[in-house]
Amino acid sequence: MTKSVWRFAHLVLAIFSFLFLLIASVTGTILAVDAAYEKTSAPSIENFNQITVAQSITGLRKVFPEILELNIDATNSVIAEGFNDEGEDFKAIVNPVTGEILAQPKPKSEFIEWVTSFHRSLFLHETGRFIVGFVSFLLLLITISGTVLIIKRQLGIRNFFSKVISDFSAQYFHVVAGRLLLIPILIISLTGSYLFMLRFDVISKPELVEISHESNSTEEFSLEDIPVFKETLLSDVTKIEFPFSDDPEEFFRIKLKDKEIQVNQITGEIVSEIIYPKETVFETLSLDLHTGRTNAVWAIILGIASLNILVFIYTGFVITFKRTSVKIKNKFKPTDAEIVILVGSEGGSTTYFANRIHQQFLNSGKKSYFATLNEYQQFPKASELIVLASTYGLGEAPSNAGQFKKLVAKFPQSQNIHFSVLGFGSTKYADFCAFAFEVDTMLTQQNNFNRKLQIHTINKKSVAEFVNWVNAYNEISDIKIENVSAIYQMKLPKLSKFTVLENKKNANDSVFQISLQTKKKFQSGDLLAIYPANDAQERLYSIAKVNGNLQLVVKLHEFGLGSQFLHRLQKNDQLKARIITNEHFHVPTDAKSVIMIGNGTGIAPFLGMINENISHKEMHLFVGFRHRNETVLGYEAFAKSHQEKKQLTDFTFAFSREENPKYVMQIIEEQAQLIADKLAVGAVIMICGSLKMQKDVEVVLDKIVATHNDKSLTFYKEQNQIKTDCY
Ligand SMILES: Cc1cc2nc3c(=O)[nH]c(=O)nc-3n(C[C@H](O)[C@H](O)[C@H](O)COP(=O)(O)O)c2cc1C
Repeated sequence: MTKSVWRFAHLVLAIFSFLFLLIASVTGTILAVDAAYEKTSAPSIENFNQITVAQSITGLRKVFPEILELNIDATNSVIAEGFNDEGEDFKAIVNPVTGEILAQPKPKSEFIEWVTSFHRSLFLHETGRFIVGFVSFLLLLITISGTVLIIKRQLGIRNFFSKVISDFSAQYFHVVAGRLLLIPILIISLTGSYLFMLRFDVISKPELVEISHESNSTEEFSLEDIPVFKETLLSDVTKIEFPFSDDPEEFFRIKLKDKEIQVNQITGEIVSEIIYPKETVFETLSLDLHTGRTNAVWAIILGIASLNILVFIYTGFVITFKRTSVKIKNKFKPTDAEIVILVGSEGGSTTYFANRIHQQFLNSGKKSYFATLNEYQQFPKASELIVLASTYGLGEAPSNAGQFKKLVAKFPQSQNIHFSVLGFGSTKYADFCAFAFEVDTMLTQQNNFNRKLQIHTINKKSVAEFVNWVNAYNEISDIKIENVSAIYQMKLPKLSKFTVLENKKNANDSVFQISLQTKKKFQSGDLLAIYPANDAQERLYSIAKVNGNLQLVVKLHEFGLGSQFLHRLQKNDQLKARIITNEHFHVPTDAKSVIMIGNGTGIAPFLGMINENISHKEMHLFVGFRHRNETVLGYEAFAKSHQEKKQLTDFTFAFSREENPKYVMQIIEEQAQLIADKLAVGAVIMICGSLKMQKDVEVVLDKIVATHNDKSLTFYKEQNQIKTDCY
């Protein structure tokens, strides 16, 4: 059976039984503690295991001539019953040799009675007993499937107890505790199932047969000399019934663990015998093992194991949640897709990263299709394939990617496809990202497949390494992926409340400006993530801090979910969102001068940076717009007033749809000398706006620094003097 089938069985069983297991493990823990307490608090008798029946019977008869019955319970307490000298009933825990009364037998407390009843039958009588018994059986199956999963995970039974390498704490505890408590849990479930099967006649106990022995001895023995009494240890006995009178027809009846015997009190002969069937012996053994009543240490182990079932339930569900939290959703058919993202993942984290890219492609209008590697097929319109694959076992495929090799051979693609492979793994394993390398090599060998990017590897889901890949991808791709690490953090974001202070719209302009109030700390250049569809899909906006409030400049798009949502907001409305710290786009405190370049709504963070520039840092602002409309006139007024306050050194706006059309690149060319000089003395250039503008501006900047400073733009990028936030 493959691992995924075992895992599925393990999960389904756990889901079906989890509520009952929860009850059974809580009550079981209480009962185990009670059993350990009973066992340790029972009066102890010196050398109990060496006392013979002969010693006990004669000793007790001396003190209690009218003793009728002796019971030895699971804690080895000896309870004598009969009549005392005054002819009254008595019942007491006694020393089995001296007859000293040690204590009065105490009934179980009401609470323990209640817990026992709940544990055994959920207060549902026979139905409850059936359910509990059946759940015991399910627990047995869960334990078996769990053991198989551990063996598979540890790559063989020989490594069962080798070090566990794990991805996150819930997984680690699940595996480590599973290994440690395997035996006790197996015993709990096995004995519980056995008792259940006996009770409901799945296993039937044979009728007891009494075998009578011929009596032919005339020899008489005193009690202490009867051979069978001398040979039998009290610790093997559960009950002794004394004869009522001296009549030779009245016998001693002794129940042992494996049989019952009747003994003639005069001749000492065994008159009859009932040998218990093995089912009864196993039943007692099962009860002892299941309850821990005979051994305090075992009772404590059972308690720990029982309590741990709760831990298993919790960690098991955390693991499952992680694995399944990302649902693969598609808007386009595989046959229509331009970009295909295929994932190989076992624990779900690689799927999470893949989904993040998929959503961004969809948001930027690309026909992206997202599937597992096992769903590889014909993609007749695809021009790009991105594979994100984790590695398991000895460099093997995760369970949703095992068929990939076969499928690649089965479905040749007839058009050109550019591929990139991203491997997820852990350097703790010798075969680091081996499966991803295999996929990469395999794709290289396929007809019509061209490499877009060298394979990248990600160790232990490192977001920073993932962002490195994003940056490398963005360098050579027309479509851009967000490179802000906070977007890829797997923890579910905590949202905060924001109140709308103002939503400034202009009748003949699709750009609007929103001010929000928040208690959260932030800086200009950070991002605001909003959730317009109330699901996990977020939209990001660059933010400015203006007079302590958060300000967004947004362009309304006809089909833009995010911009439509923001456009509808009115004064005093509240929305849930989160701030993503975007450190790489903050104004560096040590930079003496800043050159801000942008287009359209890309001006947003700059407005905040200028407004916050109370230290009068040298700041130059170059922005391109289409029209010199009311909104832009507002920016102009803002820029002028801040120039007067010395918070802005100078500014130039370019208009592409007015008379003498101009793009921002042209202003940059005109300012070549200033830019080159400032860069040479450590200025920082910040670019915000469209990706197309970023690309064009970078070409111009590259030329400028090559001509004036004899350097490449990459040089300044490496010095962290070029900061971008484009979309
Ligand atoms: C049982 C097990 C075996 C693994 N074997 C390898 C391996 O051979 N090579 C490797 O690079 N990573 C190995 N890893 C690490 C995973 O590939 C890595 O944690 C990956 O990020 C998991 O991605 P997923 O959550 O999408 O499955 C293993 C992890 C586990 C839990």
